[in-house]
Amino acid sequence: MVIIDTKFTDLLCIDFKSFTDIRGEFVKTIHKETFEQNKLDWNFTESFFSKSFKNVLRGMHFQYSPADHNKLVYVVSGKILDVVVDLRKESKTYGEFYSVELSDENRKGIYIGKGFAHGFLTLQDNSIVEYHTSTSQDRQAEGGIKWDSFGFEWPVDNPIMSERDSSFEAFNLDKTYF
Ligand SMILES: Cc1cn([C@H]2C[C@H](O)[C@@H](COP(=O)(O)OP(=O)(O)O[C@H]3O[C@@H](C)C(=O)[C@@H](O)[C@H]3O)O2)c(=O)[nH]c1=O
Repeated sequence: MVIIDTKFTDLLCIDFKSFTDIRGEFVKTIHKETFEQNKLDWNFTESFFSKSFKNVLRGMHFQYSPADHNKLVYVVSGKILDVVVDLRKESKTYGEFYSVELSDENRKGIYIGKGFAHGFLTLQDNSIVEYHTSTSQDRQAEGGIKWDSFGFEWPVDNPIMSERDSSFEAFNLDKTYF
């Protein structure tokens, strides 16, 4: 795997190596030594995946400190537009967003450090998105900002969303999230 910097601190893209043969495909997604060399957390406490129809939007989610976490995200099958927003008040890129397509074709992943909100839009039916997080889910610490409130131009007007996600408050530049 190759780990690629972005202009955001603690936000990295990963090009996974895909091995294909007559049986199918093999992809390694976590390698302690490579993660350590790149100063990434590899010691996750929880893993989960979701499977979604096309035009589903999940997000924008985070957990407040001290339950905030590093998160590794990639697509097992399908295609998504993955989006993160920098919520770290002291960061040079506070309020700025980053997006990348993750798919079973490009085999890219994203490593999201603490202090970002995360969400994605599915571009294909049956998109399976897998996560690994460095702290477990903590209902009391869960936070969110509304998907259409931080300036990102989503390529969809009316995505399929949960009630919770549709009712998050707008991103507020004056608030201190982290
Ligand atoms: C995230 C999560 C959900 N659940 C349950 C609660 C609920 O009944 C069902 C679906 O939960 P949600 O609606 O929160 O799922 P979802 O909206 O897919 O949540 C995910 O969104 C993306 C954008 C992320 O970044 C993830 O970290 C996670 O927050 O699964 C757990 O039991 N444990 C968990 O850790």
